[in-house]
Amino acid sequence: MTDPSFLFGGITFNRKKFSRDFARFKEKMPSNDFEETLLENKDPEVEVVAKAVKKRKRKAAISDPVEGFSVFKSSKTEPVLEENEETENASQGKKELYRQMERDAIFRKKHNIHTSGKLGIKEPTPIQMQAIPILLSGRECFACAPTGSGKTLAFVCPMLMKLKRASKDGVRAVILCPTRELASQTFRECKKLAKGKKFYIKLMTKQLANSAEFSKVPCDILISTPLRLKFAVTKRKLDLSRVEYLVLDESDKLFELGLLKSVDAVVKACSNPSITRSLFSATLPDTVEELARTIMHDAVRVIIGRKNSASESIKQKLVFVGSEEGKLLALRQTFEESLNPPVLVFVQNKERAKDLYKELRFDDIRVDVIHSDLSQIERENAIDNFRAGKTWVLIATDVIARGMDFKGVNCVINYDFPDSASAYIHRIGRSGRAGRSGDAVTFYTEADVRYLKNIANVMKSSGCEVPSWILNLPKLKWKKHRPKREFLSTKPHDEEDE
Ligand SMILES: Nc1ncnc2c1ncn2[C@@H]1O[C@H](COP(=O)(O)OP(=O)(O)OP(=O)(O)O)[C@@H](O)[C@H]1O
Repeated sequence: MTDPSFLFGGITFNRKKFSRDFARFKEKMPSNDFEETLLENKDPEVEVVAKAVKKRKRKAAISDPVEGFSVFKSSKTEPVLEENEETENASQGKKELYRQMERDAIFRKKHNIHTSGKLGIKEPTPIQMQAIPILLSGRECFACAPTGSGKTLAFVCPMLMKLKRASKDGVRAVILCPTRELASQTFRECKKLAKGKKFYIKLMTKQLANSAEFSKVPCDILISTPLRLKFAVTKRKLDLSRVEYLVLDESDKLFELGLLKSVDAVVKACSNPSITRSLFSATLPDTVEELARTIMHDAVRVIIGRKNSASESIKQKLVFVGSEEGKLLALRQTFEESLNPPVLVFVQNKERAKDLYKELRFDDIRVDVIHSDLSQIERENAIDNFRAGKTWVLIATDVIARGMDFKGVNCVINYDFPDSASAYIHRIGRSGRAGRSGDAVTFYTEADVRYLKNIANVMKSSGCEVPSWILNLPKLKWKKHRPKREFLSTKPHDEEDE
């Protein structure tokens, strides 16, 4: 277990020492130009989010604490009279908001108006309702909400609101994502949401990281993987000391050993004492939660639904395929009987991804593959073709298991059993997003039976039926389950060698 002081060690917030910054930061909080502009802009879905934020802020100002924390910073020093006035104003405001919403609804009905915006958002999701006002209030936050429940908007929206307008004063916000694909998707989402606001939003590409001129490029929001950003900080002397807002997306993945050192270097480089940090993921292991509790400053914990459970809109199924031999047969049979694209097929590693692709590419289906041995451009093409519907079946390693938002994936097939319960939750979470339904099928062999119970527990907690014999299996502490798997081709050997 990593020493908690290792991560975030460089930026312990000393209120006494930084009392001036703290006071300045507190002064800044009440006004919110961006929120006002969003409302003025009349972009329906952005307007709805902004209104809901206002509503939540009013509500939060008068509501009970969340999970043991109060949503807004302590108001002990404020006179009671002001609190009462605020409460009264808040309830007046709330009434007026409801009256306005009612008038809007009547007006729309009368004129037969149906509105929807470019992002298709009608109302905020639960994680957005909760996290947006918390982050706007300047509180740090660690949040766990199901896959596909709109976490991206939950951290991008308050970030844009707090930054208010573009500036050329250096990097002001950083979003860390574990993979390039996710970083590039988040970059696009940020740009979509900031449309019309001329923020300088940059994706940390290899070229940008290598550019000696980087520090001169105006950048409000920087989205990156940890390694590239660490490289820019250490080798290119990129200054992150003005960063006001730091998001660790897929935080439990970022806290894994392979990425932790780079994440720590970035977190330390973000040395602004009034920074607001937030952690988001669909899975929040107890160890990560403990770490977050000890290192974050007065953070609010937000859990939507049950911690570490799968999205309830996914129908999950376990299929026994005997041994490795049975997998290809089962897959082909599934495709013959009911191929309903788009379908994602997850395998254990890149070698198996290549082998399965070789096997399926001459079948009568449009299949493609993505893994870390492909070039950046090949990876992007694979994603774009899958998004565009040109690829029906995408074979993938866990490189795209987290965060990727492919609209309407009908089925996720775990060709190889996932190596942990959280890997399972993220993999199947590529389906059943934003309230849509989806299917998840997990093949298992004799070698996987020992770990079935962990998956079965996830299935049960999200309302799926599981055979009782699996639930009665002995409990097993699960480290990474990656057995050596032999790929069994159905093609004659001479054909394979071509
Ligand atoms: N309020 C909303 N109403 C409807 N759709 C929404 C809303 N907010 C976000 N979405 C859409 O829901 C989808 C999933 O959102 P997002 O990718 O942020 O999920 P997530 O919670 O980050 O999932 P994951 O854990 O897999 O990363 C996106 O297509 C997004 O545009």
